[in-house]
Amino acid sequence: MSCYLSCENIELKVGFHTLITNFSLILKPSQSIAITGSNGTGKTTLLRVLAGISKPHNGKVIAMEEQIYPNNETKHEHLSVFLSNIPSLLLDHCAIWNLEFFANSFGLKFSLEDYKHALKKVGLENRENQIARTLSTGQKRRLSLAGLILIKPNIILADEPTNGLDELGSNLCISIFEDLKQNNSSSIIVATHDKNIIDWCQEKISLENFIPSEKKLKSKIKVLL
Ligand SMILES: Nc1ncnc2c1ncn2[C@@H]1O[C@H](COP(=O)(O)OP(=O)(O)OP(=O)(O)O)[C@@H](O)[C@H]1O
Repeated sequence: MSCYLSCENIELKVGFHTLITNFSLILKPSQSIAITGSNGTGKTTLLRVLAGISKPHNGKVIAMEEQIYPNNETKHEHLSVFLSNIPSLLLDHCAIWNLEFFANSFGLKFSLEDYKHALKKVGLENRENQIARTLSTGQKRRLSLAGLILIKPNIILADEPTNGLDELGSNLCISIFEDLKQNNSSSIIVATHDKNIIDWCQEKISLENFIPSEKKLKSKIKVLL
């Protein structure tokens, strides 16, 4: 498959307010793309559209050759993971239970040793039975990264994946992405402000370039006033 994910002429609106227009991209196997832009430009909104969670105002989204918008007919048989900017965990359950639940939601099962191995890789060894609520912010983030090690998704849509991580954690996140890219042909789109991860991405796309020109003009006028 030469293309994992593509979108054409995406227009994003919040109410009557247009965030971006005419946004298109093609994500090939083993490719990494950083989506950048200042606060509120629409990075999270765009990732949610590419993940098939939200609908764009206009445009077309195709993932693994299945059109997911418009006329969503996808069976979601491919492995696509959306890492939200706040790790989505079942907070009243332990680390290993969270991984098991995550794997099951993709129809996958692993051995106890596999779960332990993934936790060790993210520095959470001996925390298998710790309740997710009691993990620190960075440890919660590491737990969601352990899920990627197990699932090995085709497409990873990561919203600020290094938020809350220390320098070692940020490097760990990049090395997990790199490993999946090299050994599983995974493709990654990251919405981020983290220079480290932006530098690692092969391609950088700034959403500032897709803000409608009349909106840019208005914000310039506001600054002048
Ligand atoms: N459900 C919603 N209701 C109202 N406004 C919304 C909603 N979702 C997003 N927005 C608005 O849409 C704009 C884009 O939000 P989004 O979270 O996509 O920005 P972002 O580029 O990811 O920002 P940041 O860098 O701060 O994470 C913001 O102005 C936000 O307030």
